[in-house]
Amino acid sequence: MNKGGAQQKGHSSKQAENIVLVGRTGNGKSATGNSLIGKKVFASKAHASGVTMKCQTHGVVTKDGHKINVIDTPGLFDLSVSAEYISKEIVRCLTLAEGGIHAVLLVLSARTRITQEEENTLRTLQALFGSQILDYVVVVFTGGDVLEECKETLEDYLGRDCPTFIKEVMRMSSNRKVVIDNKTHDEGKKAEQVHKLLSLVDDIRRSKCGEAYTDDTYHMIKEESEKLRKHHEELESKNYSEECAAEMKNQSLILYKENLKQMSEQLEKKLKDAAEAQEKALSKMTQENNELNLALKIHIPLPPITPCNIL
Ligand SMILES: Nc1nc2c(ncn2[C@@H]2O[C@H](COP(=O)(O)OP(=O)(O)OP(=O)(O)O)[C@@H](O)[C@H]2O)c(=O)[nH]1
Repeated sequence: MNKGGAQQKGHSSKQAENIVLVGRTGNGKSATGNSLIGKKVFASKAHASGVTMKCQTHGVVTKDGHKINVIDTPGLFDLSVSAEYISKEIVRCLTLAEGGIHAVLLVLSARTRITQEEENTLRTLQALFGSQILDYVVVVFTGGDVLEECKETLEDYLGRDCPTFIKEVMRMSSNRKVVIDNKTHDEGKKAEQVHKLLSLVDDIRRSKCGEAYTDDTYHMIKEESEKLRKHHEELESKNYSEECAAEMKNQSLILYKENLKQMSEQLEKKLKDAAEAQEKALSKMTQENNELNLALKIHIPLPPITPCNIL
């Protein structure tokens, strides 16, 4: 897969901006999508397992004139879901993102601790789309109300509980972060939050000169869809019998689906490789921790700490 930038196409300011919500199940992706749209269009509920099972999209023109298309995703990068399912949904998500991806909202929750799953989300996002996807990331912390109740700021929360990978993401995504309270009924606060979030999306557009994120999979999907559209148009322009045209359309649809299936199989392989690499890294870390604990228990002198063995 091409790592993003090189094949990007520009997008006109009239085109809707595709904003994709990613993150662990229950972090508040759908609730954030609803805040952006300004009404409840995505199902958002407290639930042990995922509420959103398929990528869904809704478009709106916001009060300050942003034409946006919000794509809500299931816990896509949660590796407990099968790689086959995730890759199919990614292909669907890219099919929905007409013109490419203009922003990725990495949704975290300030109501809970940042977990290993969040790191998985991020690593998988990078493995699939390349590190360039971080140029399009805004980190969104839901649960602004809970922080307020505890009289805490985001900086307090992050100061207490910010794993290195989150610091790394923020650095690589130009520190675009925002807190959102999806529970508020205060209309002024709602508008201000959306405005703040979309101004970060604007920052991305400016820094990328209006170019959306696209990659090889995206372009292949577009090519296939275009081929299908042209073929159907051609059939309509010819004088085939209704039955014959329907049969031919059906054949090209089958071929289109088959080609998309191949693309999702390629993504599936990438996902599996990424999951394997993550598992290896995790088990290495666990083993090192166990060795360290054992050494401390039986008082084996540890090697002196030098800059080399820290690294
Ligand atoms: N207090 C508080 N709760 C929130 C906020 N945002 C979301 N929630 C709650 O968090 C729970 C999960 O929210 P969802 O929007 O369904 O989360 P999701 O990430 O879309 O979850 P899936 O659809 O399962 O992937 C719901 O009970 C929301 O009401 C927030 O800003 N503050």
